Amino acid sequence: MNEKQMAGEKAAEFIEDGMILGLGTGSTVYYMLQELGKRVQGGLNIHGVSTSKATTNLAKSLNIPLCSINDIDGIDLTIDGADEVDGELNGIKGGGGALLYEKVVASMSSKVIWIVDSAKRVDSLGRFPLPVEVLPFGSRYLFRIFEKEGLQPAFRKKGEALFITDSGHTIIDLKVPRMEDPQKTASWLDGLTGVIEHGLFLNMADLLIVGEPEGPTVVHRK
Ligand SMILES: O=C[C@H](O)[C@H](O)[C@H](O)COP(=O)(O)O
Repeated sequence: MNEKQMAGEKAAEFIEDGMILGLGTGSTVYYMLQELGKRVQGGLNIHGVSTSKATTNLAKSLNIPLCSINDIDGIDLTIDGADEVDGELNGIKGGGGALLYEKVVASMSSKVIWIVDSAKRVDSLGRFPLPVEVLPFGSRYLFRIFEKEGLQPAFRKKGEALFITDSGHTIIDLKVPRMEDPQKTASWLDGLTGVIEHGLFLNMADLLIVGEPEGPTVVHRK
């Protein structure tokens, strides 16, 4: 079994009957959804809140019941992937472009579990390019600011065209190697007009499940 599958299937064990579940996005979440689909078929009663069009389509194909985020007051548990995770369970997300909805769903959740393969664990964040979701209007100006800061910005592309998120924004990926103070970087980005959201997810994950050659490891936030 591959590491992503191992982590995804282990996370499904944390799902209980009656839960409102945040459903993350990506190739690791794919495996969790397969497992969840089987349990729903077996009688498990849950409602999912999707974080992307891709997850909505997959959940529907597996007959996983979905509800609208604006019809609920909170989410019991969210299971999502991550692009890299440090020892404090801070991470970078958004490699698939779903960071905005993922962060909204995570912030409404009583518990957040991330599922990753072992290659995603890092000592300090910054190896993975940091996605910044921006308003297309004025995005060139933001691009210049990032350039001046030496962050090697790149507009994310889909083929020849700009990548457009589910909420109609564009993404600028930044290189922030050896990020010394992720909170400082996050606060700086939060303060820039035109930045809709960024992929630094700090103090959000409660549990990390890592697929490893000898089996899944469960890591709790300190
Ligand atoms: O925008 C995408 C999400 O943040 C994903 O959860 C993240 O990119 C990890 O995806 P994967 O499990 O495919 O590596």
